[in-house]
Amino acid sequence: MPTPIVIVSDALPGDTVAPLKAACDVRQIDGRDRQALLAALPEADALIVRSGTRVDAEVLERATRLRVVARAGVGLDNVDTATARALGVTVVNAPDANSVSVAELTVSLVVASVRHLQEAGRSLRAGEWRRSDFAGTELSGRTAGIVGFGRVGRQVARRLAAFDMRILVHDPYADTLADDVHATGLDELLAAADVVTLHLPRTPTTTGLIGARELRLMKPTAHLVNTARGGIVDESALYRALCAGTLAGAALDVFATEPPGASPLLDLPNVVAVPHLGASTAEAQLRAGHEAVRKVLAELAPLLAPAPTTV
Ligand SMILES: NC(=O)C1=CN([C@@H]2O[C@H](COP(=O)(O)OP(=O)(O)OC[C@H]3O[C@@H](n4cnc5c(N)ncnc54)[C@H](O)[C@@H]3O)[C@@H](O)[C@H]2O)C=CC1
Ligand SMILES: O=C(O)CCC(=O)C(=O)O
Repeated sequence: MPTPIVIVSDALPGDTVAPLKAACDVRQIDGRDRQALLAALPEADALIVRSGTRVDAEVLERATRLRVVARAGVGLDNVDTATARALGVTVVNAPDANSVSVAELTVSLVVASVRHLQEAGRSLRAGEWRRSDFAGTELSGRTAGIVGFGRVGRQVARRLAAFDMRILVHDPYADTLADDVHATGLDELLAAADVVTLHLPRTPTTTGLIGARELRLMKPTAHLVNTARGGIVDESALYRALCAGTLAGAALDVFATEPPGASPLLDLPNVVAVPHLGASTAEAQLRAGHEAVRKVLAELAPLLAPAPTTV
């Protein structure tokens, strides 16, 4: 039986790939290098990605032997799941692997935004001492609006509640809510919240969900945090709102295009920006890598030689 070939096209912790290497021919490539990706795929039985590899119809059609695409993480917006389904390719992810890490980063970004931490740090490093310019606001007693109350949203709610914030939630599909959160419509949430934080997937329906109209509903003193996906927020409208002072600040982990290049948002002092670090903790990466590898090995089981038995 030929050894199955697994392409790993984004970085995974070495330990997590070890069981795969014991059973398969593992080939590591850079999924952002389109030509390398397309060249590697015709032989592949499995493909493991994070967010750096775009698994679109061209990729899937090129991979004629492919049985499974594994996303070592949550968001499947970089995988054309409809084409995969049509071609009989299984798509798996690691839905619980990084929720806590994303929630912890989200809370860090909330605090960084309301206390101007990134700009204050930049100013200090430039030799300045502008303490009065960086006076912030407390979170205690204020209102957080959580859009998307799934795995990450729920973890964020618990943590912001510990800051004594009132928690509003908008999620049309959530069947259960925690006792101390209040469900509301999106417009009402945007109008009432001092901090709005996004925790929903990017889909054709949610792309542009937070546009110029929605930003106008927010208080001029409010902050918007996005650790979900770029594109859910209209970046041009966000830039205009931040420049006009109709929104106090934004904290962004994700961008419509990644890397965002020379996005004008990065030049604004009232924007905290980090390079898609939500899941970038040792713990989350290990959990996601192990889960992706376990699921790939399960899908490839019919192709794997039985392990030798010991007597
Ligand atoms: N920054 C990062 O590194 C990471 C970002 N993410 C992003 O965070 C998103 C959320 O992750 P999870 O909480 O694990 O997903 P989840 O699937 O557990 O929860 C998503 C929630 O969004 C809700 N939702 C869907 N459409 C909505 C809409 N129009 N309005 C309000 N709510 C809506 C769903 O009902 C669901 O409850 C992922 O889809 C992914 O894009 C996830 C992990 C890491
Ligand atoms: O794995 C990554 O590169 C980022 C994590 C992420 O965005 C996700 O799991 O949806």
